[in-house]
Amino acid sequence: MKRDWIATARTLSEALPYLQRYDGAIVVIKFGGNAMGDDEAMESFARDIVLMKQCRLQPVLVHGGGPMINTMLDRLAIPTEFKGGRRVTTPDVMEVVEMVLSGSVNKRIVQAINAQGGKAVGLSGKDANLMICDRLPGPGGEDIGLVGNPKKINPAVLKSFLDSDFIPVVAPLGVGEHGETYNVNGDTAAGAIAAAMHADRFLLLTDVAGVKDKDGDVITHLTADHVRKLTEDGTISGGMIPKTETALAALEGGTRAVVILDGRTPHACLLELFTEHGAGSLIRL
Ligand SMILES: Nc1ncnc2c1ncn2[C@@H]1O[C@H](COP(=O)(O)OP(=O)(O)O)[C@@H](O)[C@H]1O
Ligand SMILES: CC(=O)N[C@@H](CCC(=O)OP(=O)(O)O)C(=O)O
Repeated sequence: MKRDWIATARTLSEALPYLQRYDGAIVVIKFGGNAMGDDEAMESFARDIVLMKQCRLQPVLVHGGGPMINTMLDRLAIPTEFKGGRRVTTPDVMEVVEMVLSGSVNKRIVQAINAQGGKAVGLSGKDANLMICDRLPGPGGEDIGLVGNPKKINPAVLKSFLDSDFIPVVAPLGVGEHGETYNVNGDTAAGAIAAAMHADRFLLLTDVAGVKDKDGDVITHLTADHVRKLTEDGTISGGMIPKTETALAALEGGTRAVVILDGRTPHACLLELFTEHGAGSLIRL
């Protein structure tokens, strides 16, 4: 099956003449820690983002950085654990999470984009009250600390950056009603932003080629009902469950389509957006 919006070409070079058609399309991209790779991969990713911007698409990046947080916690000998896919976030852990996400990870991405001629601006969900959160309990209702559940997104700051030709790069931190800082799962944060922005596409970059069927083949097109069935019968499991749940929530919130794809594939985003065959699993309601 073919992609149906900007999918007019069989190859990337064939697609170039068509690019200007997609003037203004908002593409929210979740760039996870496992998808980031080495400096060369980061440079290639940054070049693709700048190209998208030059083609008048409007990329909004929301990044993760779980592995980088783990490394820093390890260096500081602070123990860490996950419950239901969320990091139990004590005040000590929160300090490190903010330092790593808003500091080194965010600035590495901003720097990589700017080195390719883009105008990236780094911010977190705390800036301009972008992501207001309340506290997310653990899977059994237990306390898992300062983990945020986005309850209100104020996308005005992102829109003003897009209007001024900047590329926003968002670290997944949130702010509580009383000014407290929350640690938000990167997928969750990106999904909430994609919904609030009514994104044309929400690309979830991960470390598998897409949602796979029982035989291990990537399913290129999925509906929300199909996703629910695959989850019920156990085909979708583990880390893919929160990812597809995030995808469905983003669709229900107003995103046009979500794609789960392998961020380590060179030019993954461009292949998905600008070729007929796409590059992962496209999910619609
Ligand atoms: N049906 C499925 N299709 C693809 N991956 C699946 C499926 N079910 C479970 N998974 C697992 O989900 C993982 C992706 O989730 P996760 O590791 O949390 O990604 P990330 O670190 O990018 O957030 C895959 O590496 C794979 O092991
Ligand atoms: C609450 C929670 O778990 N937050 C995540 C935030 C980073 C993240 O989501 O990073 P990846 O996308 O690279 O996994 C964490 O502390 O690891």
